[in-house]
Amino acid sequence: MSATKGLEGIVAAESKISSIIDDTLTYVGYGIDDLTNNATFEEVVFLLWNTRLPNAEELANLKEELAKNMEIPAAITDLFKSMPLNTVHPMAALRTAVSMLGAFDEEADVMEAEANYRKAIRLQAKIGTVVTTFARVRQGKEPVAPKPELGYAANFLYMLKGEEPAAIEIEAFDKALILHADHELNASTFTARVCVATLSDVYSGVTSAIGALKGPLHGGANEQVMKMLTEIGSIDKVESWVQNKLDNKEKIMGFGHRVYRKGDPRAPHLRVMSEKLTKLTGKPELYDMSVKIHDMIVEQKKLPANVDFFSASVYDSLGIEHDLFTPIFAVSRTSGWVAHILEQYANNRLIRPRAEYVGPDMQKYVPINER
Ligand SMILES: CC(=O)SCCNC(=O)CCNC(=O)[C@H](O)C(C)(C)COP(=O)(O)OP(=O)(O)OC[C@H]1O[C@@H](n2cnc3c(N)ncnc32)[C@H](O)[C@@H]1OP(=O)(O)O
Ligand SMILES: O=C([O-])CC(=O)C(=O)O
Repeated sequence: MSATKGLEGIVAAESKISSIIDDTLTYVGYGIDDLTNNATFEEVVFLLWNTRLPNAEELANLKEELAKNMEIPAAITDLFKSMPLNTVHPMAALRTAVSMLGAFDEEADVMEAEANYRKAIRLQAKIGTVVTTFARVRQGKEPVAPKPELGYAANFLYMLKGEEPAAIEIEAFDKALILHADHELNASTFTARVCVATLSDVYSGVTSAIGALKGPLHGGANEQVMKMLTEIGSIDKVESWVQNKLDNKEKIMGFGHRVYRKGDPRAPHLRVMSEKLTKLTGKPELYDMSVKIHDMIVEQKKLPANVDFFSASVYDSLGIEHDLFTPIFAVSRTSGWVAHILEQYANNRLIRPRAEYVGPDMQKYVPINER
Protein backbone atom coordinates (compact mmCIF):
# COMPACT_ATOMS: atom_id res chain seq x y z
CA MET A 1 0.00 0.00 0.00
CA SER A 2 1.58 3.32 -0.97
CA ALA A 3 0.13 6.79 -0.51
CA THR A 4 -0.59 9.36 -3.24
CA LYS A 5 0.34 12.69 -1.68
CA GLY A 6 -2.59 15.09 -1.77
CA LEU A 7 -4.66 12.39 -3.52
CA GLU A 8 -3.42 13.85 -6.82
CA GLY A 9 -5.11 12.24 -9.80
CA ILE A 10 -7.24 9.93 -7.63
CA VAL A 11 -10.84 9.62 -8.83
CA ALA A 12 -12.82 9.51 -5.58
CA ALA A 13 -16.43 9.93 -6.73
CA GLU A 14 -18.74 9.76 -9.71
CA SER A 15 -20.58 13.03 -10.29
CA LYS A 16 -23.03 14.50 -12.79
CA ILE A 17 -22.62 18.05 -11.48
CA SER A 18 -19.50 19.54 -13.04
CA SER A 19 -16.54 18.36 -15.06
CA ILE A 20 -13.03 19.52 -15.88
CA ILE A 21 -11.84 17.74 -19.00
CA ASP A 22 -8.81 19.02 -20.94
CA ASP A 23 -9.01 22.33 -19.08
CA THR A 24 -12.66 22.79 -20.09
CA LEU A 25 -15.12 23.40 -17.25
CA THR A 26 -18.78 22.48 -17.56
CA TYR A 27 -21.71 22.51 -15.16
CA VAL A 28 -23.93 19.53 -16.08
CA GLY A 29 -22.49 19.63 -19.58
CA TYR A 30 -23.03 23.37 -20.15
CA GLY A 31 -19.79 25.25 -20.85
CA ILE A 32 -18.74 27.81 -18.28
CA ASP A 33 -18.40 30.53 -20.98
CA ASP A 34 -21.94 29.89 -22.19
CA LEU A 35 -23.37 30.02 -18.66
CA THR A 36 -21.37 33.08 -17.62
CA ASN A 37 -22.40 34.99 -20.73
CA ASN A 38 -26.06 34.00 -20.72
CA ALA A 39 -27.38 32.62 -17.41
CA THR A 40 -28.14 34.10 -14.00
CA PHE A 41 -26.82 32.74 -10.72
CA GLU A 42 -30.29 31.47 -9.76
CA GLU A 43 -30.51 29.46 -13.00
CA VAL A 44 -27.12 27.95 -12.22
CA VAL A 45 -28.24 27.06 -8.69
CA PHE A 46 -31.26 25.23 -10.14
CA LEU A 47 -29.04 23.53 -12.72
CA LEU A 48 -26.59 22.26 -10.10
CA TRP A 49 -29.32 20.99 -7.77
CA ASN A 50 -31.53 19.40 -10.43
CA THR A 51 -28.97 18.58 -13.16
CA ARG A 52 -31.12 20.41 -15.72
CA LEU A 53 -31.94 24.03 -16.53
CA PRO A 54 -35.22 25.40 -15.12
CA ASN A 55 -38.15 26.54 -17.23
CA ALA A 56 -39.52 30.05 -16.60
CA GLU A 57 -41.98 28.90 -13.92
CA GLU A 58 -39.40 26.81 -12.06
CA LEU A 59 -36.95 29.71 -12.09
CA ALA A 60 -39.59 32.12 -10.81
CA ASN A 61 -40.45 29.66 -8.02
CA LEU A 62 -36.83 29.26 -6.98
CA LYS A 63 -36.31 33.03 -6.95
CA GLU A 64 -39.44 33.45 -4.84
CA GLU A 65 -38.35 30.75 -2.40
CA LEU A 66 -34.88 32.28 -2.09
CA ALA A 67 -36.32 35.77 -1.51
CA LYS A 68 -38.79 34.42 1.08
CA ASN A 69 -36.08 32.68 3.07
CA MET A 70 -33.39 35.37 3.18
CA GLU A 71 -34.05 36.59 6.71
CA ILE A 72 -31.85 35.13 9.45
CA PRO A 73 -32.60 34.57 13.15
CA ALA A 74 -31.86 37.61 15.35
CA ALA A 75 -29.66 35.29 17.42
CA ILE A 76 -27.12 35.27 14.55
CA THR A 77 -26.89 39.07 14.64
CA ASP A 78 -26.45 38.84 18.42
CA LEU A 79 -23.82 36.13 17.93
CA PHE A 80 -21.81 38.50 15.70
CA LYS A 81 -22.19 41.32 18.23
CA SER A 82 -20.69 39.01 20.86
CA MET A 83 -17.60 38.24 18.74
CA PRO A 84 -14.23 40.04 19.07
CA LEU A 85 -15.00 42.04 15.91
CA ASN A 86 -11.56 43.66 15.67
CA THR A 87 -9.85 40.32 15.25
CA VAL A 88 -12.30 37.62 14.12
CA HIS A 89 -11.92 36.61 10.49
CA PRO A 90 -15.24 36.75 8.62
CA MET A 91 -14.71 33.14 7.50
CA ALA A 92 -14.53 32.06 11.15
CA ALA A 93 -17.67 34.08 11.86
CA LEU A 94 -19.39 32.51 8.83
CA ARG A 95 -18.35 28.98 9.85
CA THR A 96 -19.87 29.52 13.31
CA ALA A 97 -23.02 31.20 11.98
CA VAL A 98 -23.78 28.46 9.43
CA SER A 99 -23.45 25.89 12.18
CA MET A 100 -25.86 28.00 14.24
CA LEU A 101 -28.33 28.20 11.33
CA GLY A 102 -28.51 24.42 11.59
CA ALA A 103 -29.47 24.72 15.26
CA PHE A 104 -32.42 26.92 14.23
CA ASP A 105 -33.64 24.61 11.45
CA GLU A 106 -36.25 22.21 12.80
CA GLU A 107 -35.69 19.95 9.79
CA ALA A 108 -31.90 19.88 10.20
CA ASP A 109 -31.79 16.14 10.86
CA VAL A 110 -34.68 15.09 8.64
CA MET A 111 -32.96 13.09 5.93
CA GLU A 112 -35.70 12.76 3.25
CA ALA A 113 -34.69 14.15 -0.16
CA GLU A 114 -37.49 16.76 -0.16
CA ALA A 115 -36.46 18.02 3.28
CA ASN A 116 -32.83 18.23 2.17
CA TYR A 117 -33.87 20.27 -0.89
CA ARG A 118 -35.86 22.64 1.35
CA LYS A 119 -32.77 23.04 3.56
CA ALA A 120 -30.68 23.70 0.47
CA ILE A 121 -32.96 26.62 -0.43
CA ARG A 122 -32.99 27.99 3.12
CA LEU A 123 -29.21 27.77 3.41
CA GLN A 124 -28.53 29.35 0.01
CA ALA A 125 -31.05 32.09 0.80
CA LYS A 126 -29.65 32.88 4.23
CA ILE A 127 -25.91 32.60 3.68
CA GLY A 128 -25.76 35.91 1.78
CA THR A 129 -27.62 37.62 4.60
CA VAL A 130 -25.27 36.04 7.14
CA VAL A 131 -22.21 37.52 5.38
CA THR A 132 -23.74 40.96 4.86
CA THR A 133 -25.07 41.07 8.43
CA PHE A 134 -21.61 40.27 9.76
CA ALA A 135 -20.12 43.06 7.63
CA ARG A 136 -22.75 45.59 8.81
CA VAL A 137 -22.43 44.63 12.48
CA ARG A 138 -18.65 44.93 12.26
CA GLN A 139 -19.01 48.44 10.85
CA GLY A 140 -21.35 49.34 13.73
CA LYS A 141 -24.26 49.67 11.28
CA GLU A 142 -27.76 48.20 11.32
CA PRO A 143 -28.23 45.10 9.11
CA VAL A 144 -30.21 45.81 5.94
CA ALA A 145 -33.27 43.62 5.35
CA PRO A 146 -33.39 41.93 1.93
CA LYS A 147 -35.67 43.31 -0.81
CA PRO A 148 -37.63 40.38 -2.26
CA GLU A 149 -37.98 42.06 -5.68
CA LEU A 150 -34.21 42.09 -6.22
CA GLY A 151 -32.34 39.06 -7.58
CA TYR A 152 -29.74 37.16 -5.57
CA ALA A 153 -26.67 39.13 -6.74
CA ALA A 154 -28.39 42.53 -6.42
CA ASN A 155 -29.77 41.67 -3.01
CA PHE A 156 -26.34 40.71 -1.71
CA LEU A 157 -24.80 44.03 -2.76
CA TYR A 158 -27.84 45.92 -1.47
CA MET A 159 -27.69 44.25 1.95
CA LEU A 160 -23.94 44.86 2.11
CA LYS A 161 -23.97 48.55 1.28
CA GLY A 162 -27.52 49.68 2.06
CA GLU A 163 -28.06 51.10 -1.43
CA GLU A 164 -29.22 49.46 -4.62
CA PRO A 165 -26.27 48.59 -6.87
CA ALA A 166 -25.80 49.88 -10.43
CA ALA A 167 -26.62 47.55 -13.33
CA ILE A 168 -22.93 47.02 -14.17
CA GLU A 169 -22.19 46.01 -10.56
CA ILE A 170 -25.06 43.52 -10.54
CA GLU A 171 -23.90 42.04 -13.84
CA ALA A 172 -20.29 41.64 -12.68
CA PHE A 173 -21.29 40.18 -9.32
CA ASP A 174 -23.78 37.77 -10.87
CA LYS A 175 -21.10 36.52 -13.27
CA ALA A 176 -18.63 36.13 -10.39
CA LEU A 177 -21.20 34.07 -8.49
CA ILE A 178 -21.70 31.83 -11.53
CA LEU A 179 -17.95 31.38 -12.02
CA HIS A 180 -17.42 30.30 -8.38
CA ALA A 181 -20.50 28.07 -8.06
CA ASP A 182 -18.98 24.63 -8.53
CA HIS A 183 -15.71 22.97 -9.38
CA GLU A 184 -15.79 19.19 -9.39
CA LEU A 185 -14.03 17.59 -6.42
CA ASN A 186 -12.11 20.58 -5.04
CA ALA A 187 -10.94 20.42 -1.42
CA SER A 188 -13.98 22.05 0.21
CA THR A 189 -16.48 20.05 -1.85
CA PHE A 190 -14.64 16.84 -1.05
CA THR A 191 -14.74 17.86 2.63
CA ALA A 192 -18.51 18.36 2.42
CA ARG A 193 -18.95 14.96 0.77
CA VAL A 194 -16.76 13.19 3.33
CA CYS A 195 -18.76 14.81 6.12
CA VAL A 196 -22.23 13.91 4.85
CA ALA A 197 -21.18 10.42 3.74
CA THR A 198 -21.36 9.58 7.45
CA LEU A 199 -25.05 10.57 7.05
CA SER A 200 -24.45 13.77 8.93
CA ASP A 201 -26.70 16.73 8.04
CA VAL A 202 -26.50 19.43 5.33
CA TYR A 203 -25.44 22.15 7.79
CA SER A 204 -22.56 20.02 9.09
CA GLY A 205 -21.44 19.40 5.50
CA VAL A 206 -21.44 23.10 4.60
CA THR A 207 -19.84 24.12 7.91
CA SER A 208 -16.99 21.67 7.25
CA ALA A 209 -16.66 22.93 3.69
CA ILE A 210 -16.36 26.55 4.88
CA GLY A 211 -13.49 25.46 7.11
CA ALA A 212 -11.70 23.93 4.11
CA LEU A 213 -12.38 26.88 1.79
CA LYS A 214 -10.90 29.31 4.33
CA GLY A 215 -7.29 28.19 3.74
CA PRO A 216 -5.02 30.30 1.47
CA LEU A 217 -4.22 27.34 -0.79
CA HIS A 218 -7.94 27.22 -1.66
CA GLY A 219 -10.59 29.96 -1.44
CA GLY A 220 -8.56 32.07 0.98
CA ALA A 221 -6.20 32.91 -1.90
CA ASN A 222 -8.43 35.73 -3.23
CA GLU A 223 -7.93 37.79 -0.05
CA GLN A 224 -4.18 37.07 -0.20
CA VAL A 225 -4.04 38.33 -3.81
CA MET A 226 -5.50 41.65 -2.67
CA LYS A 227 -3.04 41.74 0.22
CA MET A 228 -0.23 41.30 -2.30
CA LEU A 229 -1.55 44.05 -4.59
CA THR A 230 -1.90 46.40 -1.61
CA GLU A 231 1.57 45.56 -0.33
CA ILE A 232 3.17 46.13 -3.74
CA GLY A 233 1.32 49.44 -3.97
CA SER A 234 2.35 50.68 -7.43
CA ILE A 235 3.25 49.32 -10.85
CA ASP A 236 6.92 50.34 -10.64
CA LYS A 237 7.37 48.06 -7.59
CA VAL A 238 5.87 44.93 -9.17
CA GLU A 239 9.03 43.61 -10.79
CA SER A 240 11.30 43.70 -7.75
CA TRP A 241 8.54 42.49 -5.39
CA VAL A 242 7.61 39.47 -7.51
CA GLN A 243 11.21 38.65 -8.39
CA ASN A 244 12.16 38.66 -4.73
CA LYS A 245 9.33 36.22 -3.88
CA LEU A 246 10.24 33.94 -6.76
CA ASP A 247 13.95 33.99 -5.85
CA ASN A 248 12.95 32.99 -2.30
CA LYS A 249 10.82 30.17 -3.74
CA GLU A 250 7.67 31.66 -2.22
CA LYS A 251 4.28 30.99 -3.76
CA ILE A 252 2.43 33.80 -5.51
CA MET A 253 -1.23 33.66 -4.54
CA GLY A 254 -3.76 33.28 -7.34
CA PHE A 255 -1.49 31.15 -9.54
CA GLY A 256 -1.25 27.43 -10.14
CA HIS A 257 -3.87 24.72 -9.92
CA ARG A 258 -4.02 21.03 -9.13
CA VAL A 259 -6.06 20.18 -12.23
CA TYR A 260 -5.64 22.90 -14.88
CA ARG A 261 -2.46 22.84 -16.92
CA LYS A 262 -3.00 25.33 -19.76
CA GLY A 263 -5.20 27.70 -17.72
CA ASP A 264 -8.26 28.18 -15.56
CA PRO A 265 -11.15 29.03 -17.95
CA ARG A 266 -12.78 31.22 -15.28
CA ALA A 267 -9.82 33.59 -15.12
CA PRO A 268 -10.32 35.29 -18.55
CA HIS A 269 -13.88 36.31 -17.58
CA LEU A 270 -12.64 37.85 -14.35
CA ARG A 271 -9.77 39.52 -16.18
CA VAL A 272 -12.18 41.26 -18.56
CA MET A 273 -14.34 42.38 -15.65
CA SER A 274 -11.29 43.57 -13.73
CA GLU A 275 -10.15 45.75 -16.65
CA LYS A 276 -13.60 47.28 -17.06
CA LEU A 277 -14.36 47.85 -13.38
CA THR A 278 -10.95 49.16 -12.31
CA LYS A 279 -11.19 51.78 -15.08
CA LEU A 280 -14.71 52.74 -14.00
CA THR A 281 -13.70 53.14 -10.35
CA GLY A 282 -10.62 55.16 -11.22
CA LYS A 283 -8.13 52.50 -10.13
CA PRO A 284 -6.80 51.21 -13.47
CA GLU A 285 -3.38 50.65 -11.91
CA LEU A 286 -4.79 47.73 -9.96
CA TYR A 287 -5.52 45.97 -13.24
CA ASP A 288 -2.20 47.01 -14.80
CA MET A 289 -0.33 45.68 -11.76
CA SER A 290 -2.27 42.42 -11.95
CA VAL A 291 -1.36 42.01 -15.62
CA LYS A 292 2.32 42.68 -14.91
CA ILE A 293 2.38 40.10 -12.10
CA HIS A 294 0.52 37.68 -14.35
CA ASP A 295 2.99 38.05 -17.21
CA MET A 296 5.99 37.52 -14.92
CA ILE A 297 4.53 34.34 -13.36
CA VAL A 298 3.50 32.93 -16.71
CA GLU A 299 6.90 33.66 -18.22
CA GLN A 300 9.08 32.46 -15.35
CA LYS A 301 6.98 29.72 -13.72
CA LYS A 302 4.70 28.74 -16.61
CA LEU A 303 1.85 28.91 -14.11
CA PRO A 304 -1.48 30.34 -15.27
CA ALA A 305 -3.72 32.50 -13.08
CA ASN A 306 -6.52 30.72 -11.27
CA VAL A 307 -10.03 31.98 -10.40
CA ASP A 308 -8.73 33.81 -7.33
CA PHE A 309 -6.31 36.14 -9.12
CA PHE A 310 -8.46 38.60 -11.07
CA SER A 311 -11.46 38.15 -8.76
CA ALA A 312 -9.54 40.17 -6.15
CA SER A 313 -9.48 43.38 -8.22
CA VAL A 314 -13.07 42.76 -9.34
CA TYR A 315 -14.35 42.58 -5.75
CA ASP A 316 -12.19 45.54 -4.71
CA SER A 317 -13.73 47.55 -7.55
CA LEU A 318 -17.18 46.66 -6.25
CA GLY A 319 -16.19 48.35 -2.99
CA ILE A 320 -16.07 45.11 -1.01
CA GLU A 321 -13.84 44.82 2.06
CA HIS A 322 -10.92 42.52 1.33
CA ASP A 323 -11.54 39.95 4.04
CA LEU A 324 -15.06 39.43 2.69
CA PHE A 325 -13.73 38.04 -0.62
CA THR A 326 -13.54 34.45 0.66
CA PRO A 327 -16.94 34.58 2.42
CA ILE A 328 -18.38 35.71 -0.94
CA PHE A 329 -16.74 32.71 -2.57
CA ALA A 330 -18.53 30.61 0.09
CA VAL A 331 -21.88 32.27 -0.69
CA SER A 332 -21.55 31.18 -4.32
CA ARG A 333 -19.94 27.78 -3.64
CA THR A 334 -22.76 26.86 -1.22
CA SER A 335 -24.72 26.05 -4.38
CA GLY A 336 -22.07 23.56 -5.46
CA TRP A 337 -21.48 22.14 -1.98
CA VAL A 338 -25.20 21.51 -1.59
CA ALA A 339 -25.45 19.93 -5.04
CA HIS A 340 -22.66 17.52 -4.12
CA ILE A 341 -24.21 16.84 -0.71
CA LEU A 342 -27.54 15.94 -2.35
CA GLU A 343 -25.72 13.75 -4.89
CA GLN A 344 -23.77 12.03 -2.11
CA TYR A 345 -26.96 11.26 -0.15
CA ALA A 346 -28.61 9.90 -3.29
CA ASN A 347 -25.92 7.23 -3.75
CA ASN A 348 -24.13 7.12 -0.44
CA ARG A 349 -21.24 5.06 0.80
CA LEU A 350 -19.01 6.02 3.74
CA ILE A 351 -15.80 7.68 2.48
CA ARG A 352 -12.95 6.11 4.36
CA PRO A 353 -9.59 5.75 2.58
CA ARG A 354 -6.49 4.11 4.09
CA ALA A 355 -3.19 5.56 5.29
CA GLU A 356 0.22 4.09 4.55
CA TYR A 357 1.78 3.57 7.98
CA VAL A 358 5.35 4.96 8.12
CA GLY A 359 5.81 5.03 11.92
CA PRO A 360 7.97 2.77 14.15
CA ASP A 361 7.58 -1.02 14.22
CA MET A 362 5.74 -2.67 17.09
CA GLN A 363 7.12 -1.32 20.39
CA LYS A 364 6.75 -2.42 23.99
CA TYR A 365 5.05 -0.05 26.42
CA VAL A 366 7.57 1.54 28.84
CA PRO A 367 6.25 2.48 32.31
CA ILE A 368 6.43 6.24 32.95
CA ASN A 369 9.09 6.04 35.68
CA GLU A 370 11.42 4.19 33.28
CA ARG A 371 11.23 6.79 30.47
C1 LIG B 1 -10.22 28.26 -5.75
C2 LIG B 1 -8.91 27.62 -5.63
O1 LIG B 1 -8.70 26.87 -4.73
S1 LIG B 1 -7.77 27.92 -6.83
C3 LIG B 1 -6.21 27.75 -5.97
C4 LIG B 1 -6.01 28.90 -5.04
N1 LIG B 1 -4.72 28.81 -4.39
C5 LIG B 1 -3.70 29.62 -4.70
O2 LIG B 1 -3.77 30.48 -5.56
C6 LIG B 1 -2.46 29.43 -3.87
C7 LIG B 1 -1.21 29.39 -4.73
N2 LIG B 1 -1.17 28.15 -5.49
C8 LIG B 1 -0.76 26.99 -4.91
O3 LIG B 1 -0.37 26.93 -3.74
C9 LIG B 1 -0.80 25.72 -5.75
O4 LIG B 1 -0.64 26.02 -7.10
C10 LIG B 1 -2.10 24.92 -5.53
C11 LIG B 1 -2.31 24.66 -4.04
C12 LIG B 1 -3.30 25.67 -6.05
C13 LIG B 1 -2.01 23.59 -6.29
O5 LIG B 1 -1.08 22.86 -5.64
P1 LIG B 1 -0.41 21.49 -6.11
O6 LIG B 1 -1.10 20.87 -7.23
O7 LIG B 1 -0.27 20.68 -4.87
O8 LIG B 1 0.98 21.95 -6.62
P2 LIG B 1 2.27 22.21 -5.70
O9 LIG B 1 1.96 23.15 -4.57
O10 LIG B 1 2.83 20.89 -5.32
O11 LIG B 1 3.17 22.95 -6.74
C14 LIG B 1 3.91 22.31 -7.78
C15 LIG B 1 5.13 23.16 -8.10
O12 LIG B 1 4.72 24.43 -8.60
C16 LIG B 1 5.10 25.49 -7.74
N3 LIG B 1 3.98 26.38 -7.55
C17 LIG B 1 2.68 26.04 -7.50
N4 LIG B 1 1.92 27.11 -7.32
C18 LIG B 1 2.77 28.15 -7.24
C19 LIG B 1 2.56 29.53 -7.06
N5 LIG B 1 1.34 30.02 -6.89
N6 LIG B 1 3.63 30.34 -7.05
C20 LIG B 1 4.87 29.84 -7.22
N7 LIG B 1 5.12 28.53 -7.40
C21 LIG B 1 4.07 27.70 -7.40
C22 LIG B 1 5.42 24.81 -6.40
O13 LIG B 1 6.31 25.56 -5.63
C23 LIG B 1 5.97 23.50 -6.87
O14 LIG B 1 7.30 23.69 -7.30
P3 LIG B 1 8.43 22.57 -7.05
O15 LIG B 1 7.96 21.37 -7.79
O16 LIG B 1 9.65 23.22 -7.60
O17 LIG B 1 8.47 22.37 -5.57
O1 LIG C 1 -10.67 22.78 -7.97
C1 LIG C 1 -9.84 23.16 -7.14
O2 LIG C 1 -8.93 22.43 -6.70
C2 LIG C 1 -9.88 24.53 -6.63
C3 LIG C 1 -10.73 25.45 -7.41
O3 LIG C 1 -10.32 25.97 -8.42
C4 LIG C 1 -12.08 25.69 -6.97
O4 LIG C 1 -12.51 25.10 -5.96
O5 LIG C 1 -12.79 26.48 -7.60
